[in-house]
Amino acid sequence: MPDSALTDPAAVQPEALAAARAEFDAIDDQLHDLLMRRAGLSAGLAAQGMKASGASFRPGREAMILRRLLGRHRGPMPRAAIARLWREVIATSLRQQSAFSVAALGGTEHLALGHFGLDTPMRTHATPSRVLAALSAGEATVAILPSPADGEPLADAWWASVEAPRLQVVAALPFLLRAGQTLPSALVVAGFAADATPKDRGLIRLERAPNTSRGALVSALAAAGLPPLRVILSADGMRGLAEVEGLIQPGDPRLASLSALRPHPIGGFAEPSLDEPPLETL
Ligand SMILES: O=C(O)C(=O)C[C@]1(C(=O)O)C=C[C@@H](O)C=C1
Repeated sequence: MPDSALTDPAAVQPEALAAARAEFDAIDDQLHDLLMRRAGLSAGLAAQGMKASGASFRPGREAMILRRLLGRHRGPMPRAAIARLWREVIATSLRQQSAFSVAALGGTEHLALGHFGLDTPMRTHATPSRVLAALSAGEATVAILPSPADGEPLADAWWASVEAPRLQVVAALPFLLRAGQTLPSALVVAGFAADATPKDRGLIRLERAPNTSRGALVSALAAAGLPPLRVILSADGMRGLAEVEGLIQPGDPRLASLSALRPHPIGGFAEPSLDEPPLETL
């Protein structure tokens, strides 16, 4: 090789590029082999009947897969890209196992597709009650609704009337919160309970006597051993929603001392991950 080839980037580029492309191709083949193997494993579970009768969607297990991968992630690829790729892989796997479709409130489509995959059948509806009616009628496997917000009008406060435990919250979107985002943007409602993970949030609906302050609700919850991470109130002030650590079952003994507030668990979700910058960039 002439000396100039070592110093002139234009002269070495074709060989280096060809070598890199050969490596890209080899990596892509390996990735493709692994994706085909993963899809076969997923389809095999369904074929063995292990995913019958609505047992396909396991939001807690999905959260743990993403937590594990994000925890071991290193290097220049953004964590958001890892989360997006695996959401597509998992959602595709889920649809291989059984029919899966989404009823979403208009405006939440991007969150629904980002989580459940671009090819997931989705219908949007104009009001939360229509979304929940579509879920109840079996027109969709899950419903996507905006996260509850303090003081929202009753027509928007779907959580105040959701018929739990028949329908309950099972997941929160997006799983990877953007930098600066502290709360999920939407919640997923389904006709089954979420499976527990080591870090979950439970939602408890409360009925508030007219003169009970928000502070009194917080104190009552804390005294019951359920210190809330957040309490929101409906616009009429009559319903409250407490977010607490861990999934809460209807028979949880801690609810007994709150009976005056008619506590009603409405499900919960795996705590989302934060999109933190990588610790090291070596
Ligand atoms: O772990 C399971 O139960 C699976 O069926 C696998 C899998 C996946 O592809 O990762 C698919 C669907 C579930 O929602 C969770 C995970």
